Amino acid sequence: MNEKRILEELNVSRETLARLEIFEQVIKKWNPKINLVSKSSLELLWSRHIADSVQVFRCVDSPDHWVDIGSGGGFPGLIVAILAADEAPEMKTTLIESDQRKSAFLRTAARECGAKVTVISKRIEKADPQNAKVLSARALADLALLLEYAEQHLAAGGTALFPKGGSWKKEVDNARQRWRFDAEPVKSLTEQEAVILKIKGVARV
Ligand SMILES: C[S@@+](CC[C@H](N)C(=O)[O-])C[C@H]1O[C@@H](n2cnc3c(N)ncnc32)[C@H](O)[C@@H]1O
Repeated sequence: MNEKRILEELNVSRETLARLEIFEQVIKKWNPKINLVSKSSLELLWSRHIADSVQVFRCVDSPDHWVDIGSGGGFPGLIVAILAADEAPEMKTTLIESDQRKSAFLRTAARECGAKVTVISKRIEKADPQNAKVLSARALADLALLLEYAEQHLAAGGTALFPKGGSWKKEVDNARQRWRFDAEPVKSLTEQEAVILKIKGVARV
């Protein structure tokens, strides 16, 4: 139960908490079959994965279209859609995940939690440009490759949100060899040294 305490800090409503508890049941049912998160981190589902995703949602005002790429077990994209069900019901959420079984999980979990999502079961590079106002990706690729995905799927004037670990500065420096962008590091509440990179104005050098 203490595991959930961090969600109080993140202002999660009772209704959203009830939806997240359904998500917990669904991921625990599917995980042994398709390995959505490591067995050890499943024990820390609330602090390690859910709170980590909620703080990404809290980084921006809700846009009209949020796109999460490489969503896997739904972090942060499906958690974003669950929060939006109560906090931003007009927001459209799209998840891009190439693995068919994970896509099936994402559709099922969204339905059971009462969250509205469109799941595109394709490789990010092959999906039609999404014109996202907000684009997120967690544990997917290094920043230079994420910026290529942003070039393809982020609307002009949109914001990319990429949670990154302690080596984020090195990734930013490397990416600047090929890309121009503004990056604001937002300190993570769930992990020391980690940040959520809030990126705008992506253009090739
Ligand atoms: C390491 S997992 C991270 C999942 C989730 N974002 C998280 O933080 O737990 C990366 C996910 O991205 C998907 N993926 C990797 N490359 C992809 C691509 N090019 N197009 C679509 N999905 C991709 C994988 O199938 C996998 O589910």
